Amino acid sequence: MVRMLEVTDLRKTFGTTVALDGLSLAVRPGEVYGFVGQNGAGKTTTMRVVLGVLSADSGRVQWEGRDMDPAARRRIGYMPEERGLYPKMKVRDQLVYLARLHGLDPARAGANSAELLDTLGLGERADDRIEALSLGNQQRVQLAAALVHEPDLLVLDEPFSGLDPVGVDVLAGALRARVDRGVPVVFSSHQLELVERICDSVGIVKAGRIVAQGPVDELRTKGRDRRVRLVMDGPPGAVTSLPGVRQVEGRGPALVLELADGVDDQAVLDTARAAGPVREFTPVTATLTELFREVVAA
Ligand SMILES: Nc1ncnc2c1ncn2[C@@H]1O[C@H](COP(=O)(O)OP(=O)(O)OP(=O)(O)O)[C@@H](O)[C@H]1O
Repeated sequence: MVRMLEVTDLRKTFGTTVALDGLSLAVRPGEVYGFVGQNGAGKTTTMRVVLGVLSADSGRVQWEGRDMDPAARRRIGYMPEERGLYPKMKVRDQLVYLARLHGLDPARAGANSAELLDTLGLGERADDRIEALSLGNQQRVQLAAALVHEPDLLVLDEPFSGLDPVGVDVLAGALRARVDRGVPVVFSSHQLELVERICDSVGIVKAGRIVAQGPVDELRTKGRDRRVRLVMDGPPGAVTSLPGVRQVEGRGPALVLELADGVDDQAVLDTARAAGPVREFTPVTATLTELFREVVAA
């Protein structure tokens, strides 16, 4: 059975607001999928539909090739946008309680809670009430709550918001450990550098539909594979005068060139080297932030 989450053609309206307008995505085993989009684009609504806390007007949510049912949903580790811990409860008790609620026996619930508190740097706070923790530490407990029952799938709504850089690394490490065991992870975020760093795939959502999706590296190079950055000591005219080569950016020794179809980049490099030493010759890729601006503004 392939542990894969597939969401197909989801539609959801709230009154006259179209929240989801034919949204489809797939999250594969061993994959961290970053779900990004402007405020109100439809990320939380999608996650709520996956979790079954909200029903879509139409569309499908499938897990392991079958329609998601209540039993499958119990196997999801969910971190909702509205954080849902009991403020007066002690950290460890809260985790054990949630693990028990998902059917774990007391010993396993206790062991999982202890291990997670340790991994997430909360060992010392186990007997504190949740309300006594800082916001970032409450966030860590939230994540522990999503993980404590050994879920098969993780769906996390902005799990990184409010975390300091160390917290980000701790959380990223905890997610990667699950992913390496084959658990698919989907999370939403507005922190694009972070998404770019830790995700295998991203989906950019705009007005309720996915406008760009795929492996991060592929998206970053898409449509740009004919651009190279060249830093040369020789006169730039040696290459910019070549047929099919156009300078699109840069001045002085650092240039960005666009190569027409059929132009061999290695021949361009040879020409540059014939004119003098070449310090850099690399394909130009976009950052996720640049790509985001492009597709969201389009
Ligand atoms: N319960 C609701 N009632 C009415 N409108 C809603 C409801 N939930 C969401 N919406 C609307 O649906 C759209 C999508 O909202 P959603 O919360 O899914 O966006 P989001 O991508 O998660 O945004 P953010 O990044 O701000 O969290 C928005 O226009 C929002 O106002």
